[in-house]
Amino acid sequence: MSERRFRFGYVLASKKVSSFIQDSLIKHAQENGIDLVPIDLDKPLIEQGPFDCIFHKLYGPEWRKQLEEFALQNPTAIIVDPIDAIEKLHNRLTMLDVVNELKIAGDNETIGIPIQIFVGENSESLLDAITSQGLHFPVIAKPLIANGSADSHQMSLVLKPEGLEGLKPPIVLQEFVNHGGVIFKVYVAGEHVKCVKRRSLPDIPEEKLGMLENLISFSQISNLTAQDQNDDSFAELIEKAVMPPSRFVTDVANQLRDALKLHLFNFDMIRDEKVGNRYLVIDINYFPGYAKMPNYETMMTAFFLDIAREKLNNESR
Ligand SMILES: O=P(O)(O)O[C@@H]1[C@@H](OP(=O)(O)O)[C@H](OP(=O)(O)O)[C@H](O)[C@H](OP(=O)(O)O)[C@H]1OP(=O)(O)O
Ligand SMILES: Nc1ncnc2c1ncn2[C@@H]1O[C@H](COP(=O)(O)OP(=O)(O)O)[C@@H](O)[C@H]1O
Ligand SMILES: [Mg+2]
Ligand SMILES: [Mg+2]
Repeated sequence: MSERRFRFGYVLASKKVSSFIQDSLIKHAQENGIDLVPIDLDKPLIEQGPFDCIFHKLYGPEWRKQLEEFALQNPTAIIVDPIDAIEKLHNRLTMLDVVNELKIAGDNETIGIPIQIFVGENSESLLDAITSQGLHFPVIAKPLIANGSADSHQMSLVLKPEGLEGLKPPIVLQEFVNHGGVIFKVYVAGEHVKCVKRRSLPDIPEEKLGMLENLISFSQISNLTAQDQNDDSFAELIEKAVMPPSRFVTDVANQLRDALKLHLFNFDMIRDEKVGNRYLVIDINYFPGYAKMPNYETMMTAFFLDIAREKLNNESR
């Protein structure tokens, strides 16, 4: 593979281009035989090739049509990832379905999701639904649609039944699980997996519930600015949190990758404070902010090389 060069076309929002397509990534990939080429959406895709691989975070009927046409004419090229598979992550209710199918063999750890229910525009008697499903306060209200818009990240922590009045369906109501104020974000790029710790919402002790407001709104808590993250008490909390066993993380990541049929995603995982070896997946994101990981160029280039090998295999079939 040493003298062969590979052309990887990409389509990403301009914000994502600035964060992900850094000079350091372009250079590292180039040194390993991979040329990263921006695709111009104002021209037909088919005229911009050849591409060995196309990676993208874009949806909509026009782009779907272009990709389908390209795939038909270039059957050995690799599309990372199929739009249908990506779109399954746009619904917060169904995005976590696959987690219940995972079979984690082994020691002590278990994986699952928090209890959750769907609340539509015409849902009546929310409180009855909550009680019948065994949901306990506090709960988190999440917009049903997770399509990357600012609104889709707007969450509410509902601490008491009175707080339900302020919600705007369609939403998913998910039980809030105390987890020590730290989440584990697991970044997956094909077979490459990296787990990092991030700040989360603090635990809510049962005896404090009565003293709090009915409803608290928040957005992208794990993504706070570097300054916020440097806050001493949070830094200490994160530092002290014990990582989940890496064998367990890799097993969950590999099985999720196969079940979702996606190469590029991350998932947010929390550890139940009450049952210390029980982990819950609460969110899965397509093409997340890989550049936040130190040395992301190495992991991404290793992934690109795996795809290049797969492309060569396709050609020789
Ligand atoms: O921009 P970044 O680097 O913060 O990445 C966002 C992700 O942050 P993370 O890497 O998990 O810390 C972010 O993850 P969270 O939902 O915050 O867990 C999303 O993946 C977000 O994409 P979208 O807005 O849902 O389409 C990602 O945003 P886009 O870059 O895709 O707009
Ligand atoms: N069930 C839950 N229990 C406790 N904390 C949660 C739960 N769900 C979400 N959170 C907290 O809220 C944050 C945002 O929720 P998430 O589903 O990850 O939405 P987003 O897609 O905007 O990242 C999480 O990073 C975590 O800190
Ligand atoms: Mg999240
Ligand atoms: Mg998300």
